[in-house]
Amino acid sequence: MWRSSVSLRSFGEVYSKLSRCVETRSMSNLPESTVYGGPKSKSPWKRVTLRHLEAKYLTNQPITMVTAYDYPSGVHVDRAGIDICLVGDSVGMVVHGHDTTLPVTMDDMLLHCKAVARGADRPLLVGDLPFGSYEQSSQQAVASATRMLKEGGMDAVKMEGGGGSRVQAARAISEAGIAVMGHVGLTPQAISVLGGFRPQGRNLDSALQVLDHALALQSAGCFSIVLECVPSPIAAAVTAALKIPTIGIGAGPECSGQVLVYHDLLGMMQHPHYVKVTPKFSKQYASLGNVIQDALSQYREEVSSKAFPSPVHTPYRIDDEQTSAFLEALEKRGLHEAADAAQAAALHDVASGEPPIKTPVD
Ligand SMILES: Nc1nc(=O)c2c([nH]1)NC[C@@H]1CN(c3ccc(C(=O)N[C@@H](CCC(=O)O)C(=O)O)cc3)CN21
Ligand SMILES: CC(C)C(=O)C(=O)O
Ligand SMILES: [Mg+2]
Repeated sequence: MWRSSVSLRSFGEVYSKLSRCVETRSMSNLPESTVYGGPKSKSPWKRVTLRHLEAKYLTNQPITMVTAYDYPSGVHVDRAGIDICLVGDSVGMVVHGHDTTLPVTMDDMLLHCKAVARGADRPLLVGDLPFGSYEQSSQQAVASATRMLKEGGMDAVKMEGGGGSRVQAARAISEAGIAVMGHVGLTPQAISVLGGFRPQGRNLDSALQVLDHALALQSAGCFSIVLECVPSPIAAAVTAALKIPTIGIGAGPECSGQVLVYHDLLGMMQHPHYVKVTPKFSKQYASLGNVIQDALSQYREEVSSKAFPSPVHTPYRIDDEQTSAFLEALEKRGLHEAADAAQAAALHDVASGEPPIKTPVD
């Protein structure tokens, strides 16, 4: 009952059309070992393509996606074997401290996309089109999507909403040869009309709208659709009705895949600002916020008490001969206090028992 042969074929059509550009960009014409196995490769695996996602979807294996914003998180997401790394416009709230995603610009996004692309070699990279970068016209949408790939190093883009003009924009992007992911349910860029980060699809009209928008985006050529903050039965129905994978966030277990924000799943949010913007559906797989806070407090205490830096973290040495010459030079210049301080530090080095490191004198 999972998929009819008709839906398999349709899905394959969408993919064969869209996957070409992704595979060409990521694999190039070089031998695989050059691209993936070289000394610079951060990952032993190949890059995930739309074909890999298709294979997972068709065999009912959940697709994994994480929102990340920078080089180190890109490296971690890559090494964890996550399928898709989304550079999300949630960066505006999580990293830049805004209350909504609205202030995020195309230039903000491109900076973060470039950083993630340097860190994550393996996952499919999806760039979130920010508010204001695709609503005016299909031309604007294609231009912004093109920048995401050309400048940001992304493999695909994501855009919010499934109303008439959004569907047109999605179609234009897809027809331009750019893989596009849809996003329905709670679409944070529409907070002005939604009146808050409220769950969607909780009455008949709203539920049918979520379904209709998802179907329209599928027809427009989207390769996948994010379902955000909708009741599980609605997400299950949309997932069953579509021939492309749904990626859920606060949408229950019936979606074809799941996405969470890196900082949310790592429990990095300790400040009241973060508590306010951390959704209740996100599971914390670690409490990095506590770890970070404890480490910073310990550092502050050790600097205050002079426990840091100890000899092990004071690696640069000057040998006895050079020290004597330096002390003499200081005395000659009348810098007696400076000479005393240098001598005391040199004796302290010796007393620490750490062997002096021989470094070439410059
Ligand atoms: N850190 C973070 N994680 C996210 O998942 C995320 C962002 N930021 N920013 C962009 C959007 C906004 N998201 C959110 C943010 C808050 C709620 C939330 O707390 N909703 C409440 C209702 C709040 C209200 O009614 O105003 C809820 O009960 O679900 C949900 C999704 C999801 N996205
Ligand atoms: C939550 C995901 C789907 C997103 O759009 C973002 O991180 O910006
Ligand atoms: Mg987003």
